[in-house]
Amino acid sequence: MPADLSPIDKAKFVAAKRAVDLIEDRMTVGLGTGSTAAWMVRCLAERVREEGLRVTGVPTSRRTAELARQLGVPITTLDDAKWLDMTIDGADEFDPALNLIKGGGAALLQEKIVATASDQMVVIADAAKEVTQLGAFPLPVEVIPFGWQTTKALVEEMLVAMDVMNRDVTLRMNGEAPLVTDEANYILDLHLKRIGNPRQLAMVLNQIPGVVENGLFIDICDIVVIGHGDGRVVLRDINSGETEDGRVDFAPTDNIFTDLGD
Ligand SMILES: O=C(CO)[C@H](O)[C@H](O)COP(=O)(O)O
Repeated sequence: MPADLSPIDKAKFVAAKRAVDLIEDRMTVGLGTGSTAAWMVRCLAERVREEGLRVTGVPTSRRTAELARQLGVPITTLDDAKWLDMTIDGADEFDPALNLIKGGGAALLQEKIVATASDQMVVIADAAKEVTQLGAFPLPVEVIPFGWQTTKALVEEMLVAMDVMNRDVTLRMNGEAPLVTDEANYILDLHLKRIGNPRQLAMVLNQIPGVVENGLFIDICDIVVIGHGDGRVVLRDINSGETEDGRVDFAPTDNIFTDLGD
C-alpha cells in the first residue's frame, strides 16, 4: 500500500468504501465519474472479486467504463438497464438540502441522466465539498458547439436579468482547444461565487437554446457519505433525516491500488 496516500485520498477512499457497502447482490448500479468515483469502482471491484457480488454497472463516462472493464466490474448501457437500483457518484459541492454542483469532470450530462434513472443517488465526498450555499465552485453548463458564443451571450444576458452579481462565464479548455465532452459538446463554467436560488437557476438555464444540461442536481441526491482523512465517515439520508456517524478502517488491500490512473 502506498504509504504517502494523502488525507484527501483517504477521505475519498473511506466514503467510497462505506457507499459500496450499501450495494446488495444483483443490483444495477450507476458508476459515477471523477477521482472519488474511481475509488468507488475499485472498492466495488474488490467486492466482486472477493465476495462474488453480482452487480451490473452503468458507467457515466468513457473513463469510468474503461476503469470498470480493467478491474472486472461487469457493465452495461443505460439503454439495456433502463432503470437502476442505485447510483454512486462524487460531487463538487453539496448543500444542507443535498443539492449538488457536479460536472467538474465534464460528465454532468450522463451523470444526471443515470442518477435520475436510479431509485437512489448516493453521493460520496470528502468533507471539503460541504457548503452552506452552492456556487463557490464554478457551475458547469454543457452546450452544443454550434453557435456556442451565442449561447454564452444568452447565458450572460439571463444572469443580468436575474440580477446575479458575479457572472463571469468561461469556455472550458483542454490545452489550446475547447474541452469536448463524451457527447461531443462544450462546457461553459459560470463563476457565480454563490447561487441564491439553485432550483430557479437550473430551470432557467435549461430554457436557453444551445444549453444541453447544467450541473445543478436538485432533489436528485438521497444520501451523502462524507469521508474524513482520519477514517471517520458520516452518512446523511435526506429522506429519513437520519445521520450515521461511523468509521471505516483505512486498510485497503494492495489490489485496490493496481489502477491509480486519475
Ligand atoms: O461531477 C463530476 C464529474 O463530472 C465529479 O463527480 C466531480 O467533479 C467530483 O470529482 P472528484 O471526486 O474528482 O472531486
